[in-house]
Amino acid sequence: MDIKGVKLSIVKMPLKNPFTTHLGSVTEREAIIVEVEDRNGFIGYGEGVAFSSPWYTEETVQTSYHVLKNFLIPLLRKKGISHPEEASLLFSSVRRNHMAKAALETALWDLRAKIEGIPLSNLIGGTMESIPAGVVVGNNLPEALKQIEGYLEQGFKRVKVKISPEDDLHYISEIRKQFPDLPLMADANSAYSLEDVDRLKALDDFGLLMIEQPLGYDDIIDHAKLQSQIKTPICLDESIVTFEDVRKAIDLGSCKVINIKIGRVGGLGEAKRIHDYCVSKGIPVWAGGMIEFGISRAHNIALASLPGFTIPGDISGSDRYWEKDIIQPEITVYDGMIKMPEGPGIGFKLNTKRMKEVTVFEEIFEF
Ligand SMILES: O=C(O)CCC(=O)c1ccccc1C(=O)O
Ligand SMILES: [Mg+2]
Repeated sequence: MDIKGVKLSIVKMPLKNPFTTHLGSVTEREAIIVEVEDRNGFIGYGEGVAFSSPWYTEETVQTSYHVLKNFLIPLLRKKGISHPEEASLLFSSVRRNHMAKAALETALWDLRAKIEGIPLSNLIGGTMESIPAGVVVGNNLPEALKQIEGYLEQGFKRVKVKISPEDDLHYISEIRKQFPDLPLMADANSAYSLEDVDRLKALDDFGLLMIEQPLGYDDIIDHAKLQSQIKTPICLDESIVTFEDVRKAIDLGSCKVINIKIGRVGGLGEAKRIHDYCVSKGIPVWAGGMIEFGISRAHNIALASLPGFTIPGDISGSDRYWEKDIIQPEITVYDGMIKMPEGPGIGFKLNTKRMKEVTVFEEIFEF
């Protein structure tokens, strides 16, 4: 790949409504948009999904920027690659910093697909023509009930709620009363410990599709102990940051489902390896979300076209969080489904007018 340069833009946009977990609220989103251009004028897009503060993982927008600017982009400039599959080896001299790596690596995948003139989903082996949309609702009960009703009218296939010991059994039982057959799952973002096993056992009565990351964000041992005591399948999110984590978690019986986030695992190549391994082990996977803009969503859509993504992910339309997204066309959900885009690469263009409105900083690195 004959790369001419890389452009990094930091964008900032308020959410339509705050997104709240027991860890705090997100009211405004910053992200890094990566553009990698080759000498034939093809441009690949990536999105750095670290948040402004390290509440979900240890990375932030500023640490990602630092790692991209001072380590990853110089490595790419110095050594080059002939296929995005080589990126993870190229970046292996940098420990962790997965969201920074994924931002650049996904841009290289998009660029590669555009050079080949095919959709990114085809390049990675995707087989689905459309994918089911799923959505996450807030934990204010009256609001959540109203939101769920609206999303069901739009055909959404699955709803996720955020729970914590302060806000679980009553909240879930009220939702279940009104929506007895709703495919429902709950995400705890590490709000519990093994001492809460009775509360977590009580959740078994509500027929949840799964409970996501109930225990420590870096734990796979206690999750295995918990899974042996509850019926609800455990899905791991935060604990899975590498292929090796997946192998060990499945081996220990720490989970029955895995949430794959491209940023959390360091790129599309690693995400695909994890997918392939989970398929071989009979572990269903789904695509997680990061309250992201359209570029990252588009990469998630391509990823979720792989055959092992048998559970609707946290993939909703651009209008879930944004007044106006940075891509065109925007991502839309029709009858609960998102159609695979047909153009080359991620199949969405940057909306340059919107980018101008929301960019707070940009820098170009010539090769
Ligand atoms: O709608 C989305 O983008 C996903 C929402 C979500 O649950 C989430 C959002 C930000 C950080 C972590 C998580 C999570 O899956 O734990
Ligand atoms: Mg989660």
